[in-house]
Amino acid sequence: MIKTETQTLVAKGLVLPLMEEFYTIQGEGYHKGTAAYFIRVGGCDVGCHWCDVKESWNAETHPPTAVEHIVENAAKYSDTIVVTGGEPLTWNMEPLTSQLKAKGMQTHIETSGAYAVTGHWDWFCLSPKKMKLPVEQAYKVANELKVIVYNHHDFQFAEEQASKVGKDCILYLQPEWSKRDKMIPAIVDYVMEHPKWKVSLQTHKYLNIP
Ligand SMILES: C[S@@+](CC[C@H](N)C(=O)[O-])C[C@H]1O[C@@H](n2cnc3c(N)ncnc32)[C@H](O)[C@@H]1O
Ligand SMILES: Nc1nc2[nH]cc(C(=O)O)c2c(=O)[nH]1
Ligand code: SF4
Ligand SMILES: [Mg+2]
Repeated sequence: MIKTETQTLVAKGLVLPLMEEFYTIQGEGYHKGTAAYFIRVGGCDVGCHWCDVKESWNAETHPPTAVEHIVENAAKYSDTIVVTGGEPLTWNMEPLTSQLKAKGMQTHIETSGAYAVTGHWDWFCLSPKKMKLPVEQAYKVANELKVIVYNHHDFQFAEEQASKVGKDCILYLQPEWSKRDKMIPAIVDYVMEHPKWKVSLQTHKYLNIP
């Protein structure tokens, strides 16, 4: 059990359960190929059965960490920061992103959009999940929509989600990793027939980097 004082700081977003941080290449979506420092915040109760980072789900297993320390450290590596998780919008992202912006950093988020949008984002990647759909604000602010394709029904889900984002939002279909051999050919055909979509692959997994 986390003690009360820490819980108060977590509620304000001044302390976050930090799972890991690493400097790597953004593997997915619009910024694929760009060096970035990743901050992975623990805690998620969306429950995707194919989630590739289930160790993130239980916030209690990740050390409560002051955002000043996170920011001070991140600044040493890159001026592009990707905040991911877990589900980062489980927490109040205002203090973390304000402090990153104060140091002149570009703030990117990877989110399911399932909770209230907090924080200041230069790039908002929305990856909606059927089990807990995004809040309305998440559709409004999304710069890219990245739908994971696990089976054929996901193309229909992708179209439903695309009808909710703004007109400048860039649309991606990304194969679920364990189903990639089966779904990549289907995604290729779909994108050629519906060219408003683009393909996104988890290129970091092919490059053998984090
Ligand atoms: C681990 S999630 C963390 C951020 C947030 N909870 C979310 O789902 O957007 C980061 C990205 O990885 C994607 N992802 C997770 N598991 C995946 C898998 N098995 N195959 C392909 N993409 C996956 C998610 O959809 C999301 O775009
Ligand atoms: N290289 C790399 N790129 C990524 N893009 C989104 C990721 C994530 O887990 O949020 C991720 C990740 O885990 N590694
Ligand atoms: S929302 Fe993101 S972190 Fe949570 S279970 Fe789904 S893929 Fe994993
Ligand atoms: Mg990942």
